[in-house]
Amino acid sequence: MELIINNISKKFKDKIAVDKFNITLHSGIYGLLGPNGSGKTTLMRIIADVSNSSSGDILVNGESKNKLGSNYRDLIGYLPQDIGFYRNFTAEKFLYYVATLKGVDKEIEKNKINDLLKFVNLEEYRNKKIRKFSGGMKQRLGIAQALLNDPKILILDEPTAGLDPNERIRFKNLIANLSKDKIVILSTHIVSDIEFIANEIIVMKEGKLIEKSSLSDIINKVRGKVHTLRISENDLEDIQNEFKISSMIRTNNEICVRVVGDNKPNIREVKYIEEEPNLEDVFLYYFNESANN
Ligand SMILES: Nc1ncnc2c1ncn2[C@@H]1O[C@H](COP(=O)(O)OP(=O)(O)OP(=O)(O)O)[C@@H](O)[C@H]1O
Repeated sequence: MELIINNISKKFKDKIAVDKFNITLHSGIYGLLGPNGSGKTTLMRIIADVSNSSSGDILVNGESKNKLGSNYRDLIGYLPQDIGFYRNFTAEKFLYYVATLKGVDKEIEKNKINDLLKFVNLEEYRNKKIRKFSGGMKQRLGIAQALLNDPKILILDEPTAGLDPNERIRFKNLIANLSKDKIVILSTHIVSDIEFIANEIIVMKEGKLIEKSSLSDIINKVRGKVHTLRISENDLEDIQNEFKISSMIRTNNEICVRVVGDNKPNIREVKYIEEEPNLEDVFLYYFNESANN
């Protein structure tokens, strides 16, 4: 399976939300990373075919989305950021409802729904009303509905937003267990959520693709640029002017800072230690802001 996003742009009046975006994806789990407003949702809505691009094309195995028509839709599973559940439906009823909308074959519908309820660990809650579900249960139901048509391209927009730590772990395991022949695109601005599940990271800024690499390659980009050092309050301003600060711990008379920047910290006699970089550091390096803002 090959998905080509070919020069996609999206304009809203005078705002360019997606700007000549080009990427080729094969089966695997891709983490789409970018700060708020960078165009992730807009791009995902275009790939999910719920919104049109202003220009450009999408090709699956060489065939244009426009030519494929409803066959393209059959390839797509989509969990939008703001999925509207019918709160008074049970989980099972909701899945039957979506299965009907998606035109899932009646012969396989029942088995499919049973399998999916098992897969997302909601079997014992199948008859519970959605309004009584936790955020994590709703997200898992959201994934189940996205998988109903056995999509080859699964698009999950901020699927971990609002989940507690236990729900996050469950969610990560769920994604990791998805069959390997799918293209899974998962957006977030919470770096730690994709650090352990995505094979490839796609970084988006102001509508543009600025990086597509494996996790280790992208982390290597900031190798040698991350340091910790202990400074006095007086030195803090100099450090802040030259570096992006990823963490700061104050003790009685000193501050331990973790900094990211192109240069080695050069503050008088202060010793610094080079640190093993992580994806948070990458985010800070590219966006000049903390990942979890
Ligand atoms: N319907 C719209 N009309 C006008 N501007 C829009 C519309 N949808 C999105 N935008 C603008 O396009 C830009 C990209 O928005 P988008 O929601 O795609 O970003 P995002 O990366 O998904 O952000 P978030 O993480 O906050 O969801 C933003 O500046 C946003 O204000």
